[in-house]
Amino acid sequence: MADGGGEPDQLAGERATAQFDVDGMKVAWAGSRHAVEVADRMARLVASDPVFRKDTRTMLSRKELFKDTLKKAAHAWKRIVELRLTEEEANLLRLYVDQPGYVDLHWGMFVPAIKGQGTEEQQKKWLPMAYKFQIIGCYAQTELGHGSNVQGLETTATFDPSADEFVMHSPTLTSSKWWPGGLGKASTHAVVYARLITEGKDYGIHGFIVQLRSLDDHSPLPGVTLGDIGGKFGSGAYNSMDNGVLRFDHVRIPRDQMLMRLSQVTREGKYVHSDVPKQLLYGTMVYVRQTIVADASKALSRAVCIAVRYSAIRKQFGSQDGGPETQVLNYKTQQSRLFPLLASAYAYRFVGQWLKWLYTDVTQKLEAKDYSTLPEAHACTAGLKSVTTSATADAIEECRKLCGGHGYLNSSGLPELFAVYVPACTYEGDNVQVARFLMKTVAQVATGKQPVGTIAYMGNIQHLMQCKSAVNTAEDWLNPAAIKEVFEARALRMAVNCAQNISKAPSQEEGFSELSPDLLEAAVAHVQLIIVTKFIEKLQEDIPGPGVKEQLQKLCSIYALHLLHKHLGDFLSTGCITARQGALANELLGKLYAQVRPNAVALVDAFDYTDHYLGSVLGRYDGDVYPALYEEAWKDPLNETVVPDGYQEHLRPLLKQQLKLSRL
Ligand SMILES: CCCCCCCC/C=C\CCCCCCCCCCCCCC(=O)SCCNC(=O)CCNC(=O)[C@H](O)C(C)(C)COP(=O)(O)OP(=O)(O)OC[C@H]1O[C@@H](n2cnc3c(N)ncnc32)[C@H](O)[C@@H]1OP(=O)(O)O
Ligand SMILES: Cc1cc2nc3c(=O)[nH]c(=O)nc-3n(C[C@H](O)[C@H](O)[C@H](O)COP(=O)(O)OP(=O)(O)OC[C@H]3O[C@@H](n4cnc5c(N)ncnc54)[C@H](O)[C@@H]3O)c2cc1C
Repeated sequence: MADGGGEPDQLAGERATAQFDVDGMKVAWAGSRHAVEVADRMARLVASDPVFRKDTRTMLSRKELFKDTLKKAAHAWKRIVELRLTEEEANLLRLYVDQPGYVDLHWGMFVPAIKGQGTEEQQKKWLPMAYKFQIIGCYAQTELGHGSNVQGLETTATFDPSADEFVMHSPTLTSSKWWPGGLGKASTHAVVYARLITEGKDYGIHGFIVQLRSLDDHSPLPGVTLGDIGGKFGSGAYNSMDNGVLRFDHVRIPRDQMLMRLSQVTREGKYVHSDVPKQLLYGTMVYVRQTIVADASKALSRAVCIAVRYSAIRKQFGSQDGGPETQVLNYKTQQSRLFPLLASAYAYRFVGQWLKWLYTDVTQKLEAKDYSTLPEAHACTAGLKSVTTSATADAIEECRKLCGGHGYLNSSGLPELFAVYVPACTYEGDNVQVARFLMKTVAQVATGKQPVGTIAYMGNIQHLMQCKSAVNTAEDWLNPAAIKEVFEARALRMAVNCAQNISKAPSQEEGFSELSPDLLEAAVAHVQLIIVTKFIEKLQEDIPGPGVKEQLQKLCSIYALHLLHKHLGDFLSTGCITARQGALANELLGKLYAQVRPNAVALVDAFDYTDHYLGSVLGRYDGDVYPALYEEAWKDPLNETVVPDGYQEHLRPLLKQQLKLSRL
């Protein structure tokens, strides 16, 4: 036992109470036995390599942090090449290095943009260089004046037929590219989104591959102004990324650097649009949004892992007669705040796995020129991205609060995790673009069209508009069909209400604008239904391992019922449930929390995170929290000297002056 009441054995005791096979749960979480093995191997590879240390990251200056990121990225690449890692392994290695940097945008957006929007010839030319890191690319879309409204971008790409070139130009201050990750200092190239102008006509936004820096000495090419946009929220965190500013002063690029899969400009300057839908211009965003949903479960599970383990260690109050105090995890309030987040981590993990499948399926269909599932993929990725990121950001902050004062220390890992995560709510858009898709579906259902995929439930309109939940006891809520029915009815009724109200407006656009808060709520209800449904569907699979499925069933019920409790107003006002049924759901939640309690630590162990990746003294696997906290404090630069710098100039004179005054 550690000095001062810390009890590392506490977690061993917690692990002994688990009622399921943790290895089986690791497989369910990771997706397969193979995925567990690869993740484990990559996590350990990173944790054992001193170059990937990150424990002093929050104490580094911006310049030191950026240099450290360059070092880590180069070292990671060296290891990837030396060990001949597969793409799956390399991506996991990138994940466990756990430091945002230019490689994220290079692999996550630059390469996918060329793959999705480049012709075969363009892919052949550019991808091999990108794959070997002979060039580094970023995704330069957002400008100082416009982010969400991509059609409002101002950068121009004017075709000059006399030279067979495009002239890239930033006509105004607000047209400066602003935010792209990797642009500020690292990238040599960018996919730049600009207004295509040819034969005097503006054809709107298109993508262009533009070289920005010399491949010899990394200096900006003539006419290109480049820099970092400045420090960002929090210490460490996203400051490792060189989000940048870029201006063009009539920079010329060859015509064949326009990404021409969707549309082309001929040698003569004719604009030709192919049969590929123009929405594919936004395809890179669909790709990256599905990775962002997968990342939500990782960030959330990290925070929950820290909060659950620490809550099992931390003791406060509980004994009137000087006996042992109570683990804070035993408090019902702690459970009711923490266990829904634990359940959400699993829910997002499974919906993320499904979304990856959906994306792969859509991509295969697109290759076969079947564009029918694109709108649904767009709606699902945009909607899930928006809902899971904002819930995860809130959840990380909640986990920080659940760790009390120590959660506020950088060494808890939670402040940095929050700061690094929170921009995910903003980048790739914070609007739930699914609302327009829902309104279209409602209109189509009215004409008798049968919707498919995640909106198939809307075809059951006759039943869902009138059904009343049959739940009569708290345990009735354990039935997935009962849960699904009320979530479907709520989502459909909210969407239909919006559609009816829009139809009363003077115009559809005015209706949309006026009702946008309601549309947002309807969209959130639809997205929550998708998450609940995908969790329920996961439980219909064969899930091996004693007790694993049972635990997941409990977590699925907790996920759905805590949403029902939180959004009770929606369920009541749409008449899907009665107040009594709402109370029964809450009653069941309390029982489920008690059942999860003995399994809580094992359920976070199943995430299989190394201490390195968690980066938290509170979330240590061995639970030896207090000595680690104590030791960590001494590493702070303030403790390098016993008497602080500044004492002679500022403290001593003050103290002496006060002493003199008191003697007067
Ligand atoms: C160390 C070495 C490692 C080696 C590793 C090797 C392997 C690595 C492998 C993988 C690594 C992966 C790494 C991933 C890391 C990811 C990190 C991410 C970091 C952060 C990135 C952040 C980047 C950005 O932020 S980029 C900028 C994003 N910008 C936005 O999101 C803008 C948001 N705005 C919108 O989305 C707009 O609403 C808009 C653009 C859609 C609006 O445009 P509009 O006005 O033209 O559109 P409408 O709303 O009118 O819609 C028209 C029409 O189009 C449909 N639509 C809209 N969007 C889409 C879409 N995306 N797809 C399909 N269809 C779309 C819409 O529904 C309308 O349809 P209609 O039928 O109604 O006409
Ligand atoms: C850390 C980080 C990394 C980024 N990386 C990149 C990158 O690599 N490449 C790149 O091109 N960009 C990048 N971005 C930019 C990012 O994509 C944009 O910030 C994002 O799309 C939001 O746009 P905005 O900043 O213009 O916000 P705004 O659109 O100005 O949003 C401000 C507010 O207005 C609201 N709003 C906007 N439009 C509407 C509407 N139609 N209806 C209702 N409300 C609305 C928003 O919801 C928000 O509340 C990054 C941003 C961040 C923070």
